[in-house]
Amino acid sequence: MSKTKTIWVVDDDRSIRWVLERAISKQGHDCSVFESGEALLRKISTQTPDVIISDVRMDGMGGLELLARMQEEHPDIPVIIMTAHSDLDSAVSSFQGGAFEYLPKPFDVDEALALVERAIEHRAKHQPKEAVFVEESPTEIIGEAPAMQEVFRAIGRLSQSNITVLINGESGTGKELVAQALHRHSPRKTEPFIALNMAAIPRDLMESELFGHEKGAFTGAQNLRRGRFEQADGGTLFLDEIGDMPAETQTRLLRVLSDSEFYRVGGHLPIKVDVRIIAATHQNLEQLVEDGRFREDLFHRLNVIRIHIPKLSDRQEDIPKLLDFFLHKAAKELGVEAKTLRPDTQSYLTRLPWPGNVRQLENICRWITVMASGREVLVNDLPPELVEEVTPGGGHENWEQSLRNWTDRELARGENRILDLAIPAFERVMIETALKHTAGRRRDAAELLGWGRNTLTRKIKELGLDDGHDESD
Ligand SMILES: Nc1ncnc2c1ncn2[C@@H]1O[C@H](COP(=O)(O)OP(=O)(O)OP(=O)(O)O)[C@@H](O)[C@H]1O
Repeated sequence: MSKTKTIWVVDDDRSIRWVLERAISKQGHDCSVFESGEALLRKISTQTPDVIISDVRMDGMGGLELLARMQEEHPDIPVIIMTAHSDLDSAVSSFQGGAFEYLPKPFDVDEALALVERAIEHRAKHQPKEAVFVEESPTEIIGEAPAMQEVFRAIGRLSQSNITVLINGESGTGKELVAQALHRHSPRKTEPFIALNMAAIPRDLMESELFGHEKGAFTGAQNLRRGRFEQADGGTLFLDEIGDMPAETQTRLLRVLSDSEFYRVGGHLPIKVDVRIIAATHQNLEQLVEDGRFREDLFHRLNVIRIHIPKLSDRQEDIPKLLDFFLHKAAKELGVEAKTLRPDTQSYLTRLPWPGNVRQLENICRWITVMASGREVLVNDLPPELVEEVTPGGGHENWEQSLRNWTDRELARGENRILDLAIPAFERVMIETALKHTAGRRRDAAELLGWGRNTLTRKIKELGLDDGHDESD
């Protein structure tokens, strides 16, 4: 561990001050705590710490204001800003204000200590950052899951740059939302953000869509048309499903990226543009490159910074918040009172696989808002496809999982003594299937099942499976 350093903690919450002071002192550092930014500033006139940790929201001077003061007066002291989870705006503002890192609350003490150590190391080779403040209306991206916090961090780190970004994630995970946030927190935020989905444009119209065309360039081109590149000039062009871009368009795109100029379809004058590209795909671009379906040079050009958005089922902890958010949104849109989920309904929904990710969840919330009869939503009120999704008919399903889901549903419906239902059903399935395999011969079926012949006969009677035929008798 490094030599003793002086760490200052500012938070108006006594328990946070206590926890951090204890942990930091235990780590061998000298820790002082302050109830307010003002108190810290009074002390700093006589003494300087090595690292400051400050809460973002406090009575009086807030963490960002303190950060700005520190940037002005002591830009070499790393400041860690503690924010509420999901507060993208504060996260981004702290980076823009020159914070060393931000620490979403509630945090793990070890995580906080690791950050402190990193800040100490950083200080040794510190170069001050510029303090820039941008007033922003918050982009509502819900995400408390660690992987989403990583996404927020990336947005914050990239907020002062024009760098090309490649976003990876399944359909409906929020790629466009993240692209918008990148734009909104960039120096280009007052310029246009143009989104275009490669998969949605017919191949033969793609070039003209992107680059525009001159009047008369082809049949039907009655007027000059400015393409998306021109429309996005000065701003950001979001190219969704980039993996679906045809080869010839890839070549043209590559040229624009290297020369910052292009020709309209049928045009002879080069057009200069300044466009930041954010590309997204649900496909594995490396694989497409390997298969010869995506240009390798274009791939490298786009793949400068990569942001991965996890699929929804990999961030289950965010599902309750998303459900609540979209139920309120749908209610507002439809002018009705928001539905609430019964706890078991919420936990049922949380465990679904959500192949359509956040978009599917949003649609389901709309469905529920319109279709569920009561104010409180029960599992039975959910759309049938959600139930089917969990127990897909036929195929090689995981029957234990199906059984789990069945049990969940029965219990959610308020059933009890469910083994009385489940065990006979289980035995019936086993017996009927074994009999099918032996063409109805009970002796052989008993063997397959591992029962004695008499046991099988008794079970068949009890379960009412007896059809009077047994070829082995
Ligand atoms: N974390 C989130 N918080 C709030 N809303 C979200 C979140 N993620 C996605 N959404 C919403 O879900 C919907 C789908 O998101 P988006 O269009 O960004 O997904 P996508 O990954 O670009 O999908 P596709 O690849 O199919 O175009 C949008 O309405 C978006 O606002």
